[in-house]
Amino acid sequence: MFKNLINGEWVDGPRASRNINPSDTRDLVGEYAQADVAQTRAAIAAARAAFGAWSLATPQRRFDVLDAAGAEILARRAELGDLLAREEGKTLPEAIGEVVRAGNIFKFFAGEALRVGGEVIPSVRPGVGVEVTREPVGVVGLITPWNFPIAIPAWKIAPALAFGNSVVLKPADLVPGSAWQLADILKRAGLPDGVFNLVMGRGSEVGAELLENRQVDAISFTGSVATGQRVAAACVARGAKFQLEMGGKNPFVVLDDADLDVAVAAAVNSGFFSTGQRCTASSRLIVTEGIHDRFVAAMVDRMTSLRVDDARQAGTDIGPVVDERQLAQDLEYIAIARAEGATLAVGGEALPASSAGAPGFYLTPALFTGTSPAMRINQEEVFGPVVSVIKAKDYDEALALANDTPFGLATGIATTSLKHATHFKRHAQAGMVMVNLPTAGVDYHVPFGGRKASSHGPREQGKYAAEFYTTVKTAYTQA
Ligand SMILES: NC(=O)C1=CN([C@@H]2O[C@H](COP(=O)(O)OP(=O)(O)OC[C@H]3O[C@@H](n4cnc5c(N)ncnc54)[C@H](OP(=O)(O)O)[C@@H]3O)[C@@H](O)[C@H]2O)C=CC1
Ligand SMILES: O=C(O)CCC(=O)C(=O)O
Repeated sequence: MFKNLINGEWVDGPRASRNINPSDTRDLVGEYAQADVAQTRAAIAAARAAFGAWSLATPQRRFDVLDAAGAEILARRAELGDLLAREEGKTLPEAIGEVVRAGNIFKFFAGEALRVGGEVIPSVRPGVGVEVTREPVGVVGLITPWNFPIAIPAWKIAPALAFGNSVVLKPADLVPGSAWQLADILKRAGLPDGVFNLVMGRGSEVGAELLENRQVDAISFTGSVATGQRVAAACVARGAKFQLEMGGKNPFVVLDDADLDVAVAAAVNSGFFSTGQRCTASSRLIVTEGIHDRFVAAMVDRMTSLRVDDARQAGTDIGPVVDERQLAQDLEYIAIARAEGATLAVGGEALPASSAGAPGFYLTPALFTGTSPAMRINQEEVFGPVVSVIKAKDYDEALALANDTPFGLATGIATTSLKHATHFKRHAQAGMVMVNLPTAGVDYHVPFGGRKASSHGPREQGKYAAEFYTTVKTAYTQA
């Protein structure tokens, strides 16, 4: 049984959850304790008690802990990557890549702990000095989704600790294994008791207590729009700071002048890698008339060569969907698109087992053509390997279609035209814009986040993370 970490102690829960491998549902990854409300309160109280000393710890102390954690994650990339692929279902290379990203994030924020700066500004009044400094926010509650079991916890935990906050992490109930490993690594890296607490369990119980508890000063959340709206309402009601990263319906524009190979490689990666389960995935391909038929033919050709199989099997391009519920959602959207009159060009077939006969949640990547912007498949996030093509007259229409969504996380374009690339970068209504690159798969040291219904609050990652995990103080001194 893998236990929760509360005030430096491993604590059993009143219940347990079974972590199941989506590539082989006979394979039990492990049993993980589920905290209840009382244990969540104990974790929050521990974080509160530990905050004072940690908020005043030297930058060198914070650097040492984060650097040690990053070094261990990187050294254990193969083992942690295997666990991640086993519990979540992304392919082994993708999973190892995610672990490396998590390790690099800890290393990056170790450095940021040393670089917390301030400003000295002359006052408008004679003899007065003004200093602007950053202080930690306090106890932060981190609520994370299942699709990046180690990278998303890492990019919330590392800046929180680097800037002197104490932490209570609630990972997604579906994938507690990678988060448990992170907790174990942080404990052994020398964090004082109570500075980092892990409370695995249900969102409706553990997550809800984090939102309601007045001892939690800030909440950083990644997940669905529906839960994000609850987080916002709860935090506004009690004046807590909050940050939300939610869904996307990310477009990828392909212009007549695009390099076809570049366009297809980027579209396939964006839409189908990690089984399409990325908030940055592009699920709308907006293709201008002159290249449309060639592009669709090349996509179908490439997609039929993709191997859908066990995530840990060498040669697998696309692993299983994360669980039965998500698979049902993907299949429902495929049925909706067909009923709305879209043409299924290829894929969309649920496979009951891997090539070795292991029962799992396999789905061949689906491409719809002949779709119109108003169809639900082009408006709502599916969160699976399901992509649609919309035909556009020219660049201007393609840009308008790309922006015609309530979301604004990531957007991309394939073009060889400097003029169009430059115009697109300026006029795309999204937080992240990619030219001749997949919309998904971002760097770990630069800001991450979106606009419109995708995100709320300051950006995550890079030096911009300081905006959420610190609060600014302006101090005046009369000499
Ligand atoms: N943008 C993104 O990165 C992601 C988007 N999604 C989208 O969301 C859909 C559903 O996925 P799902 O994992 O259920 O997303 P949720 O938003 O339900 O889950 C995200 C996190 O919030 C927690 N949570 C759930 N309910 C509450 C609550 N009432 N109070 C506080 N925390 C809560 C979850 O806990 P627990 O899981 O333990 O219930 C999980 O840790 C997907 O199909 C996809 O469309 C999903 C994942 C990531
Ligand atoms: O595309 C990426 O690299 C990150 C995606 C992500 O953060 C998400 O899907 O939640």
